[in-house]
Amino acid sequence: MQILTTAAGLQAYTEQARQAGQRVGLVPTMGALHDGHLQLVQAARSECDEVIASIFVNPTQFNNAEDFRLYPRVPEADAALLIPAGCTALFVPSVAEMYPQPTVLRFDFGALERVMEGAHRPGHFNGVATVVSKLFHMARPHRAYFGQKDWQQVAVIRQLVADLSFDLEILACPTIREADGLAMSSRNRRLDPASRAAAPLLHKVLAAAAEQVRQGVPPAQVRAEAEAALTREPLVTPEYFEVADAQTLQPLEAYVAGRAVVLCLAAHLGGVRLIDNVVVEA
Ligand SMILES: Nc1ncnc2c1ncn2[C@@H]1O[C@H](COP(=O)(O)OP(=O)(O)OP(=O)(O)O)[C@@H](O)[C@H]1O
Ligand SMILES: CC(C)(CO)[C@@H](O)C(=O)[O-]
Ligand code: BAL
Repeated sequence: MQILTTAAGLQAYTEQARQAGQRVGLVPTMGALHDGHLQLVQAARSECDEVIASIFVNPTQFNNAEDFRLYPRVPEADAALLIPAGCTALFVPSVAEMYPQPTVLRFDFGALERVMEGAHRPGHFNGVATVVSKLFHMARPHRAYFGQKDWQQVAVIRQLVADLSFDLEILACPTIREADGLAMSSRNRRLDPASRAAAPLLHKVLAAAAEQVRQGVPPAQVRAEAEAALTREPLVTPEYFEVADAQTLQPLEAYVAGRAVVLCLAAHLGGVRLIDNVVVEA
């Protein structure tokens, strides 16, 4: 696995691959890798000749300095996981390499980012769109792989690709969970034992709410009962629980026949903020 640290190095590497007629897959991450990330690498491996993973804890998408400071960073362990997963190159730039000067880019994703993560993490999607655009320009992949755990992020990135005419395909892979239902997340490493023990409640509440949606329980009641169930657990502080249209991400007051519903939540456990979602097909 080739280690690349500069934009020019990444550009040259993928340009050569393209010239040789190879298909390039890109898996952008912030590191502290787990099976959710490795699934993305494996999907890329099965569909592309070159699999480029990037690890960059992107400062511009953090709205909370402490969250950025405490974000897990384990570069050696990450590299050791990527090699057997079939990753051919790893891009690990410095902040100075990605941002040689302070960025002035401003994206506005309209209604897509006025809800949930966009509403609760001001500037977050601006930072995501900035760094993902830069990675797409540098790597010029044929395909880029993202996780459905960040459902809203995938929607924002699809909009970005359409608006800026990036010539690539976005692939969204399902959420990989621990045996007890907790969605794998790099931030899970920061959970203390008591919070880790309480954390499966997030998926349990989502699964119960999904069942209610299937039975036609009105969105307002689903929201209220889910928030109450989360609040009853003293170690969990819910930030939001939303019943939304899976495509537009707008909160629903009633279900629309033929349109999938996404249930999304964010919650704090012992100082760690986690998100999760489930999709209920119409
Ligand atoms: N459990 C998972 N299943 C599938 N994809 C995942 C999972 N966790 C993360 N991903 C995807 O991996 C990519 C990189 O995510 P990232 O590096 O932020 O990891 P993370 O585990 O989501 O960390 P955190 O949520 O703590 O920031 C994203 O596209 C994300 O959606
Ligand atoms: C897409 C991403 C790598 C951009 O920094 C990040 O938001 C993430 O890990 O989901
Ligand atoms: N997986 C989303 C990256 C973040 O929390 O900033």
